[in-house]
Amino acid sequence: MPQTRSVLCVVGTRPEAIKMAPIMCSLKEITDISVRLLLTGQHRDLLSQALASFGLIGEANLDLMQPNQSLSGLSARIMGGIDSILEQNPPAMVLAQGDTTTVMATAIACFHRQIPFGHVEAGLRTGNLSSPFPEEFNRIVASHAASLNFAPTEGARQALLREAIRPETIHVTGNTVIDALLATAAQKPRLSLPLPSDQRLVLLTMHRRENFGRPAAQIFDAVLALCAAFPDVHFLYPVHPNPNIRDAAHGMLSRSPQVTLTEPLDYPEMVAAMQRATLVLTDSGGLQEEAPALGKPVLVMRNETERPEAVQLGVAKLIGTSRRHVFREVARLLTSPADYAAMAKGVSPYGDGCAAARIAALVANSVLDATWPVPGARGATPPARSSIRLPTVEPVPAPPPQRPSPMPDTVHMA
Ligand SMILES: CC(=O)N[C@@H]1[C@@H](OP(=O)(O)OP(=O)(O)OC[C@H]2O[C@@H](n3ccc(=O)[nH]c3=O)[C@H](O)[C@@H]2O)O[C@H](CO)[C@@H](O)[C@@H]1O
Repeated sequence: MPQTRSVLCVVGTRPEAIKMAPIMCSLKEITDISVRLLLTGQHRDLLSQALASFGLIGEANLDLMQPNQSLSGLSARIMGGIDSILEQNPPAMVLAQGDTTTVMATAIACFHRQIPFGHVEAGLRTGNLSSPFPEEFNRIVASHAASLNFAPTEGARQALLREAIRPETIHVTGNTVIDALLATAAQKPRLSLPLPSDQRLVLLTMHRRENFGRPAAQIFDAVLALCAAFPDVHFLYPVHPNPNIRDAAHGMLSRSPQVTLTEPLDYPEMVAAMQRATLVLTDSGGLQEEAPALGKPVLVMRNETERPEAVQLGVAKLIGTSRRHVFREVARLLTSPADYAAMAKGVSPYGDGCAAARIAALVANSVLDATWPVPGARGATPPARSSIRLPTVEPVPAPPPQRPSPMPDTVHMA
């Protein structure tokens, strides 16, 4: 009789929840595995909203955020909190997604306890430790600690190989955000906001630390200039709660009748917004992956990206953050049908909606010592589209209280 083995998924922020949800769903279909969900609460409100969108309940929440805490303080608290859980109820494997301090601290805690760690979305790199900071460093630590690296693309696999990560740990699976997106889009989500139906919609998001201050002011200035030049265009901007962005956004944009500023949207509403939009203007990683899959051009307000595939395919473009560039590139897509059509191809380099099924099979093979075929791998039957049905989550006991050189496949802006 096979023994049930547990897999602990650790999640700290909104995108981690969105990208982990399909994996939890797929794992739950494997009866010999029990799925546990631990929250670190790194982004408290946004995390709760994203979990609710997928019907996930974190049974234990380390809730470690404190005002003005240092990165080292946060790392130490996360590591201590997770270590207690690993000690009390050791899982067969731990999974974490992305590049936050949650992921880095989880990877180190697993390494110290010699518990297998699987890194979801492995191999994203800018090649610049200062940008994104501290995420680029977090990614490198996670890759080295992982016994399974789930690379979303072949480019990510190559980036891991260049760092001498053992090839047998690396599996190209696609990105689970495409699973979440396609499953959510299939449910035909509605946009409940009152938006003018006779205007073209530009979906705007911005949250990155590098864009606080002057870049944000330049971008908002460009938005106002675009509103003046294109009276038939409306901007929808779900504003990130970080006060560095929120205050500037409301201060500069709230008086324009062509801009709708909202609280962050829940995921189905966000998918509906992407579907309704003519184009997406963003500095988000997730939106760079999602919008091309819906056939929407993405203008990326950064100078470099660790997601070069969409840029190389021509469905995303790095435009920097200057007022002049943002205005010019948005105006080009609004006025030139040929330029628009060249970007609105409806192709995604980030997956086919089956990444979670592949990851679940690889995890099962590892923790159950099985050799099941990995869906979609050479010779295996391609899986059905992943389902949005989500697992019942097993409670995780709360821990005791704590005392108080650019790479060849990295794209840079020309
Ligand atoms: C340094 C860096 O590159 N880090 C990235 C960053 O991820 P990001 O840039 O993708 O983060 P966001 O833009 O906040 O989230 C995006 C998701 O949220 C949905 N969304 C958005 C607005 C809204 O109102 N409602 C929503 O539902 C949206 O559709 C999408 O799925 O952190 C992750 C680890 O936390 C990393 O792994 C990831 O590399």
